[in-house]
Amino acid sequence: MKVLGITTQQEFYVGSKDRNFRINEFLVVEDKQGDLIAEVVEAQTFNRYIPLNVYGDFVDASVIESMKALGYDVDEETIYIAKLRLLEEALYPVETGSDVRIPKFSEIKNLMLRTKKEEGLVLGVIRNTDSLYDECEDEFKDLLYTFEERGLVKQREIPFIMDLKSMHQYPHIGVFGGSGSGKSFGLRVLLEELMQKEIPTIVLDPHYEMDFSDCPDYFKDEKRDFNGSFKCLQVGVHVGVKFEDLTAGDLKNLLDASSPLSDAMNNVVDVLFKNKDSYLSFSNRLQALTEAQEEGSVQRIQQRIENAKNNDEKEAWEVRKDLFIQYDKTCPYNSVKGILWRLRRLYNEGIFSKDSRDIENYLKEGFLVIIQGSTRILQVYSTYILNNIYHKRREYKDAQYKKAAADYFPPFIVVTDEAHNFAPKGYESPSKSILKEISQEGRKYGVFLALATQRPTLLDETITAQLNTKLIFRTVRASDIDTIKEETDITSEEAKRLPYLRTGDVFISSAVVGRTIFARIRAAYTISPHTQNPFDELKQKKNEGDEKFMRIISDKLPILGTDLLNTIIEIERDEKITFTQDELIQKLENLYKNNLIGRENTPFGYMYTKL
Ligand SMILES: Nc1ncnc2c1ncn2[C@@H]1O[C@H](COP(=O)(O)OP(=O)(O)OP(=O)(O)O)[C@@H](O)[C@H]1O
Repeated sequence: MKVLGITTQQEFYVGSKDRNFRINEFLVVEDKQGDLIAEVVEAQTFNRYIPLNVYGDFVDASVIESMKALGYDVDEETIYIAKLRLLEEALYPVETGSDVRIPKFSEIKNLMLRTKKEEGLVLGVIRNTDSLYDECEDEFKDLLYTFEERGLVKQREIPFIMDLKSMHQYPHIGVFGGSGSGKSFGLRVLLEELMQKEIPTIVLDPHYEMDFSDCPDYFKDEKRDFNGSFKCLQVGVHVGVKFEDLTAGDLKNLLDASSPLSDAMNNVVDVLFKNKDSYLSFSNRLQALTEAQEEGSVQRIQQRIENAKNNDEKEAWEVRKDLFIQYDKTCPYNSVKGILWRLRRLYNEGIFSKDSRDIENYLKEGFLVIIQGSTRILQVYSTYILNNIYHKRREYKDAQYKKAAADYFPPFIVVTDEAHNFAPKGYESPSKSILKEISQEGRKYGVFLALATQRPTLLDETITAQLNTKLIFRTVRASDIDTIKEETDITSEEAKRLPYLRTGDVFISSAVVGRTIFARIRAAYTISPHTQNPFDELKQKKNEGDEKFMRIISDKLPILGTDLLNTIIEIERDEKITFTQDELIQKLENLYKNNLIGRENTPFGYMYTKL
């Protein structure tokens, strides 16, 4: 392999007669300046049956000239050509004609493996490093499997181990990729690694897919048990908000996340919400004020007091009168109604029926805590819970700094898929303010983000800019590719490859490494609960239905199509299931179509029989 053509301090071409090049592989140039490490960014093959000028824009004339000068027979031989980029800029342009060789593992170890497996997250393998695998130290071998078209494959490339400790310096991870690109799978692998390291993590899971109980078929023999490391908690069922603990600020956030608040509504909460209010005391106060406002004046309320049928009613109207006098001027009727409507909506969603103690306790134990609920509920709840736990961690760290006493709260990672729903670009949302705060200041307190989205273009740009490590899966949409190009250090050659990446292959652009690594995510040890193909599911359900019906009618066969009434009565008596005649015929026809029963033509119509 030799350097060809006109070279620069960063880029040059290399040719070979017998070795094909692979994108992203590392090579060493034995230059006069010393050995220089470079990465293949483009690879091409020429052979004499293909006219060279087809590739005119790839290899310029100087390359072809120097190939000839170096003894390559351009017209007769197959020639492999690669464009290489140096990992570190050289002092002088690389010498044309220099020899190029495959590196030894020791030469590039520091570029690829910056951390021990015990201290990092083993996310996958660095692609095209199989030639180095044999030389690699044992501690980096046999750590994982990848899942390829032909099934599970043992590791035979260098592992990609994400340095966890470097998050302190380069916090926050972004995971981008279109539908079906392997983004959720990648997130799952990341979470499995965090569980193994017992890093407290809170996951917002709007798809109910982050469950780690099931093992995929390909790992039945090497099952890893994550039970005891994660907890799924549904908002309104297992966790919620203890109303009595809310401050006016918390409550405004919650109500605003439920449906945006006007300035007047914010004011209503400030004026009417009292410290230690319960849901009932607060909502009763709002209700009483609106009822008073519906009367419209103190005189009319006074009339109500005088006409009251009993003492209770009288007292209730007296309370309303006091509220009216105190608050009518500052709290417009429509705004009070608006707050009441939002409050009841949250109540009906069950948010106030539980508290958030479990989340805090599990995080303190180093669990992965998965908060499940619809996107809307999670938008509301995450605002509350993230504010709450982030500030607990902050208070602890600040107190430590001031040498004051404070309850311990551990560092933690916040993970969410569909992050653009929680931190949208272009408009404010309550969950966005807390995510923005964490993205900008979380590092100081040991609170980190891992945000995944199909649409990086729709994610708040201040937050995107803070994501120091980005995992970029297949992306087809041009606007998203543009955003990725702006926000990462991927090269234009890599950007061009984005729409064609295989599912599970990923560019990892990391501020720690200072360049982009091409990797494949390892096979996950667990499987999402939604992985069954919907068409298999339909078939399975149908089979189950057919089997059940077969059991019901098998001892009633033969059945005459014109005399179904007796069969229906019998089924009703034995099974407590009622069919109409049409339903029964339909079901029998189905069984006949699927060759489970026979059908004979008789003078009295069809007769369904055993096979
Ligand atoms: N690294 C991988 N190795 C093997 N198979 C993978 C890998 N990543 C993903 N897959 C397979 O590809 C399919 C799609 O992946 P995944 O669900 O992660 O896509 P996605 O990008 O999250 O899409 P969406 O955003 O629509 O959820 C999955 O069924 C998964 O089994």
